Amino acid sequence: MSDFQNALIQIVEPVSGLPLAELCLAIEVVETSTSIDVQLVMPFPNQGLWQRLSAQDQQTLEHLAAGKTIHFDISHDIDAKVGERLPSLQKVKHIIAVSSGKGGVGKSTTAVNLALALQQEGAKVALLDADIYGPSLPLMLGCEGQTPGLPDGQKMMIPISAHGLVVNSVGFLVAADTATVWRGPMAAGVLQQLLRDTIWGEVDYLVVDMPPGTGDIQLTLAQVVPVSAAVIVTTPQTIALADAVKGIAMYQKVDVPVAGVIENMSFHACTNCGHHDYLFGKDGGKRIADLYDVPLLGALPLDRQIGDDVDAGTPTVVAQPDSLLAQSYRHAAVATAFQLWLGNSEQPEPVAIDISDD
Ligand SMILES: Nc1ncnc2c1ncn2[C@@H]1O[C@H](COP(=O)(O)OP(=O)(O)OP(=O)(O)O)[C@@H](O)[C@H]1O
Repeated sequence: MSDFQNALIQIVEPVSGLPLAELCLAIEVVETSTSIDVQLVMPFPNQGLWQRLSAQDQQTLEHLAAGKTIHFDISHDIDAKVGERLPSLQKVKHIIAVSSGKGGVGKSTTAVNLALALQQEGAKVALLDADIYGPSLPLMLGCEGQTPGLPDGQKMMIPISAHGLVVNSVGFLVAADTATVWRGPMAAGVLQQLLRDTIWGEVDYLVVDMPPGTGDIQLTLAQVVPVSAAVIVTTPQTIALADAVKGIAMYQKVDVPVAGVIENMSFHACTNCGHHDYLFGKDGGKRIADLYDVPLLGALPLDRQIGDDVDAGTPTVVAQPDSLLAQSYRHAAVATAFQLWLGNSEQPEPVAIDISDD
């Protein structure tokens, strides 16, 4: 094994904290006189791995490559499926419920950016707007006014395609003021229908934007949707944190694992000097995560760009893919995917390393 190959397998994947030798399902390195092609098969999508490596790790590999071009080709193989309960979900590997105890904390904004970030990491992603009383995904994804296709004589809907995501929402089906008068069981029925009667197809992650709160409707929905894990979105204010606690407790009650917490509007970075102002308190999300022994998956700033981008129908990870904000969403997306893998796998498979020299 060359020094390059030896260094490569010892590199610690930054999101999981595990060395590539432990994490990867397969590593193949093909060295020619001018290039080194590294092919990694990972148990979750991770196409931004090279950008996330520390400068030191990148320099070490570049130094050992001795002038050869390094090329990373990262694919993933997720060994999971939601279950047989609904035929429409048979090819869906994971369902992620994005939830918040309190309204207005940025749950939908986080859900769309998280879904798009998973897609940018290489996953096939669908998005279901379960926020029956206040569907906002059509607006946030710039596809308001569209209607899912309904082939003649069929009852299965062809979902909307937006920024590469497969999307369905009650917002595509009824006028905005119709849903607000539905009673709880009716709302839950509509959600079941969206899940059951949409052609979701082959999908790694179906991200569900849940309604805010932890009342009966949310509890029913958490039971109806075959959720792999929930992601709790909160802001750092005490009131939001108290509600986030209720959200975690609700999922625990229905035996849905909580993948972790995302703190939104965590801080504000001064546009002049970059100083971080913790307007709503510091480390609230982390304290809740620690309390329930779940990870803090990410912390997103209060940033006008985030709000402007979703208002314009092109969320930040698509509008500004190279920005620090997009990187933060992608980090949170990979951290979520890693937690789903951890929850699904008893023990990491030993890596198969295939090294070939031309
Ligand atoms: N990090 C952020 N920085 C700036 N603005 C944000 C951020 N996150 C969300 N927003 C803005 O805050 C408002 C509420 O966001 P969003 O609709 O995502 O919240 P929500 O929790 O899903 O609300 P609801 O409870 O109504 O479903 C939106 O105008 C959105 O653009």
